[in-house]
Amino acid sequence: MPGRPIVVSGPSGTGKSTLLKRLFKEYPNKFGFSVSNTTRKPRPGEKDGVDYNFVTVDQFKSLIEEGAFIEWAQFSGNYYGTTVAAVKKVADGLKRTCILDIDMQGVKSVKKTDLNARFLFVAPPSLDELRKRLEGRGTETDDSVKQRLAAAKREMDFAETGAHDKIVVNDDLEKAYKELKKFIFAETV
Ligand SMILES: Nc1ncnc2c1ncn2[C@@H]1O[C@H](COP(=O)(O)OP(=O)(O)OP(=O)(O)O)[C@@H](O)[C@H]1O
Repeated sequence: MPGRPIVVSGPSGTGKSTLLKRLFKEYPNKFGFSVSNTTRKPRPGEKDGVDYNFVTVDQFKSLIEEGAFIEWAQFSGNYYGTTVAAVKKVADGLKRTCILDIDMQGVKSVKKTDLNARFLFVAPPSLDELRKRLEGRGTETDDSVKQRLAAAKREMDFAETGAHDKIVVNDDLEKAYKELKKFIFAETV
């Protein structure tokens, strides 16, 4: 049986994608991400309900009014968002445990739903090491490193309030991956 949804959060650059990629590779059929809703037009080959739930702007706005979203945002003229229903569908339809990779606002929002999720925070060994990883990844400008470090401080303050069920410090990758698996498999067997 699929387990409760698992929310993975933590500062940008802390290693969430690295850890999750490894988990999905090791267990290709056990976990899934929810399908996002978007108002952008499908690109060739994209399937409705698989790549995205393609909706109109009016439909999207109604969903916002209904409080259907865990999080939503607007990028370059299009709306994107994750609904509670899409998360439920991963367990009910796909029979997989849904993993959500979201930020602090998303965590707060999931806590207000009936998803009964479990919360894992991936912390960097230090803010100095986080800066090195963000710079080392080669995907960020100086400005975006600064912004991410400021956001990281807010995320870490939030984690100190005890909002998560488990905090994994991603210092040694092997050790962090073992701890992550231990948390995840504690309830998804
Ligand atoms: N334990 C580790 N030790 C050293 N480097 C690491 C470790 N884990 C991840 N990294 C490196 O740190 C960088 C950031 O990792 P990653 O992209 O997985 O972060 P993220 O938390 O998913 O970030 P974002 O939220 O921006 O997607 C990558 O270059 C990755 O290879």
